[in-house]
Amino acid sequence: MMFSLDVTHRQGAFTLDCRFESAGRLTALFGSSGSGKTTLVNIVAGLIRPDRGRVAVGERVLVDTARRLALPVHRRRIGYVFQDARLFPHMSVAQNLRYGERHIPQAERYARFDHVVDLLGIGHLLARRPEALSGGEKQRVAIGRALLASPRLLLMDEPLAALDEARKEEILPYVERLRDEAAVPILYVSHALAEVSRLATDMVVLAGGAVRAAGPTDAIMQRLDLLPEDEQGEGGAVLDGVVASHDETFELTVIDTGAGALRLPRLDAEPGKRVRIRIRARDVMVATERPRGLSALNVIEGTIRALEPRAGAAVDAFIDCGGHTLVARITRQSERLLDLRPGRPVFAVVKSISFDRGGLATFRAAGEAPSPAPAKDAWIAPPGSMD
Ligand SMILES: Nc1ncnc2c1ncn2[C@@H]1O[C@H](COP(=O)(O)OP(=O)(O)OP(=O)(O)O)[C@@H](O)[C@H]1O
Repeated sequence: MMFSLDVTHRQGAFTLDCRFESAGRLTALFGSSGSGKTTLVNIVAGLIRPDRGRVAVGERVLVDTARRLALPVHRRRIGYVFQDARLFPHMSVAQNLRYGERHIPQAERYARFDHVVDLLGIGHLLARRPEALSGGEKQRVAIGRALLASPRLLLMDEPLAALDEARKEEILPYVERLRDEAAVPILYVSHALAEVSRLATDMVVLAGGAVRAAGPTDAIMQRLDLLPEDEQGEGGAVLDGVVASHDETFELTVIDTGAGALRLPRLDAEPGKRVRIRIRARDVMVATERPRGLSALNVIEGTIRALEPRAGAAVDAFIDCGGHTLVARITRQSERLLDLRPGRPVFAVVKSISFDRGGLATFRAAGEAPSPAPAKDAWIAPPGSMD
């Protein structure tokens, strides 16, 4: 379903002037503090009426200033998940979940209680009060409550920001399931690139109230220059691959990607499972001959496609590896010493250890059956969204 936004809004000295479209299952709104993410989300939710513009989810227009149309908050059918779970403390988990359904006419409910509970793995928590839940469990219940209101759009505003690393790891697989199995489009606000590269099918980079870049995550992640300066070190290639095998002796996993086979620390995923890997540009070295006597396990053949100078000493080398692009951030001096230029065959070298957990995700490509495959009616999907 296409989400489209074209708005201008002034508040004090700040002007938001944004336009983008996304048909992605999970579109990340990414930008540093003060870039306008919250303002934009509030416009979508109906908490701020923009000076000018239009926001629509599919055919459903939420606001259109030219037509003097602005749906009130409760008629927008948007599920909202905040940084803090905001559960009702005096209600059990089950009552909190049911609350989401209450205001939706029976005929318009598409999310079924059992399916949502199963999707989020919260069946064993139903009788508990929020005070007896961990931060990650609370967030899963908050997501469930938002889903049970059968929303047409799910807004998630920094939903993991208040959680520690262990709790984030606990909840990320559920957000991935939500993205893959619940066919409701998700707008996901974050300023953490590791999270965005793992979860987002599409991303929108905001800076100073404007859209700096918008498009598929793998394409945007390669454009380090479009990312906020303090996050450029986190940018690079995002590759989809399949777990080929495990090497138990050395606790490594081999992943087949379109760019070549990669060895990385043992991943808890069955052979055949699809995964997404992020390779940071700063973790990639470039060699003009196949290196020997090197500890790095991943040496991938490719061809320089482009070299783009960046601020200071840096150059980003775009290396075509079997039709997939790896990015290496090197120095201008190395570029000169190695005589790098477009068309030159090279070897991209990646240390196995540089793949951190945050850069790895189990992932199901569009159209691939979920496992175990649920019956069609088990899908959580607004009417018309599965066409
Ligand atoms: N009510 C207001 N009146 C005037 N300026 C405002 C108002 N609300 C926000 N701003 C300004 O608008 C800009 C964008 O704020 P916004 O909260 O949308 O950014 P953000 O990207 O969500 O930041 P953060 O990640 O810190 O939450 C900031 O410069 C902020 O100071």
